[in-house]
Amino acid sequence: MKLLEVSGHGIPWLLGAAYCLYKSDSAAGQEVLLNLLLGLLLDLILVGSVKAVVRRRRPAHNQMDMFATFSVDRYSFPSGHATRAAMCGRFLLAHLVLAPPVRVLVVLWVGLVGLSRVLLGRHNVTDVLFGFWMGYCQYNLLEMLWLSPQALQGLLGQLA
Ligand SMILES: CC(C)=CCC/C(C)=C/CC/C(C)=C/COP(=O)(O)O
Repeated sequence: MKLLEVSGHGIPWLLGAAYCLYKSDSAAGQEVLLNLLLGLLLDLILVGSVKAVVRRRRPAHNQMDMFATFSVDRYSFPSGHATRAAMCGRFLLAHLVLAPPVRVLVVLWVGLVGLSRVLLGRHNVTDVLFGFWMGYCQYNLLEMLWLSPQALQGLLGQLA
């Protein structure tokens, strides 16, 4: 369960995407990875905002022993792990060429991350279900905001 928690945490995803971006030598790979980073940041902002507004307490039996949390992470609605798993799961299925068994594993991982949030006592079922729905929608939003290579070049040009 703890391993599933780490696998859906924001830090490994952000570091992993940043590292792959650093190592990537193709324009297509860089485009996908930069947009994944954008999605991960968007997820942190949106989940943090909803948590700050709703302020639903985590279940009483939860022990707050998670690593690297923000202050809003004392709140449970929605599950940030569930939003991230749903969004990243859709992202991987859409942008990586994966063999069918691996695609099934991705979907299984999304479901198990959600289940582990409840079994670890971190969340109520509704936090996770809403998180899945929110992550699904966040992926749609990311597709709408998708930064094309031209937009990225313009952005980098302005920064330089
Ligand atoms: C660069 C940067 C701002 C990194 C922050 C990553 C971070 C600390 C994410 C928080 C992940 C987390 C513990 C979310 C809580 O998930 P729940 O499923 O318990 O809502």
